[in-house]
Amino acid sequence: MIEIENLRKEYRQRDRTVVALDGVSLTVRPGEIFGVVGQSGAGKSTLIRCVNLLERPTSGVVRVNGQDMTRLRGAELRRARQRIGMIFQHFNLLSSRTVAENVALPLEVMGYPRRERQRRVAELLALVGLEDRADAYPAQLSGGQKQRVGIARALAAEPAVLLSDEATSALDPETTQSILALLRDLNQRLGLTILLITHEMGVVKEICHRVAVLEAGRIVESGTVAELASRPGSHLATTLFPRPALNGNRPDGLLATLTFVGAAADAPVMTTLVRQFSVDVNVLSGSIELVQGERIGQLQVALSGDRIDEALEWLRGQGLGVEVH
Ligand SMILES: Nc1ncnc2c1ncn2[C@@H]1O[C@H](COP(=O)(O)OP(=O)(O)OP(=O)(O)O)[C@@H](O)[C@H]1O
Repeated sequence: MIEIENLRKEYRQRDRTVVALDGVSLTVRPGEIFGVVGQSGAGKSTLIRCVNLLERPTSGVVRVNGQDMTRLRGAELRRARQRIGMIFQHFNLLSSRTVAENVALPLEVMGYPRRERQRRVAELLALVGLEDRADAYPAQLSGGQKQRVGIARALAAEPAVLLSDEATSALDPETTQSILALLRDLNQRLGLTILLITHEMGVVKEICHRVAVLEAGRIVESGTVAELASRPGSHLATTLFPRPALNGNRPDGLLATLTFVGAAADAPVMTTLVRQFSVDVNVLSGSIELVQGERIGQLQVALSGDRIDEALEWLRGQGLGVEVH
């Protein structure tokens, strides 16, 4: 569990102050995968680095499993950090150490006896599917394998939470899928709580239970992917589910995007629209996607008739997202 309250981070430079985080509050629930997205410079790295105090917040509170990280210093902070795993875009492996030795590093720092270390490293390498590469050096591994080593190392001390800093940004799409599948599996099997930052929308769709959008140091939207998909005016929704272009042909009638989530996707709403409200429906485009087991459908339609307002109200009442353009 990660609780962030009113977090502010200023970087003081000689002649100016940069406000990287400006009152950020969010909670990552136990066992949840929470994504933070935002453009370059939005403050994502600063946010994640404030959770394990790699950056000290200017003000605000960061609690990890109930412990206020901002109050800790020295040995106490080091101990608390051991309960927080972190993985990085460029893996941050030591090139002079083998895979097994890289994974063993946090255990050495924590003073685990040799035998215990070996047992735990073998367990971790099996967990990430690298049992047969224990003696390889990082230079002999693919990007995906390097990230698996990074994940094994991050989990060495059995952390309660994992921070992921653009962990798939340097990987090709297929490898990205396999790393995301591994993270999802670890989340489910170990109940691992994950806070990840990314600029890749595919990552959000693939594994995040909830997501927040960071813009100039502030959270401007947050919710589940399904909630955001059907929220009119959501910028994230239009990025996650791009509306097809109409190629300059604006059809007659009222142009609207209808979003169906889960059970709403099964209801015969179009038929009702025509029969009950005498509304003509011209379907311009449509798509349906499976996002984390839930169907999210979108229809772009042009509606005409005298009772459109009533029909739109009825659609909203059926749980559809209705965005009029
Ligand atoms: N050490 C630093 N000193 C001064 N300013 C900094 C420092 N680190 C970050 N910043 C500034 O803080 C703001 C947020 O940066 P941050 O790296 O957190 O954003 P980001 O969303 O992670 O971007 P990117 O994806 O490009 O890394 C930016 O304006 C950046 O220039």
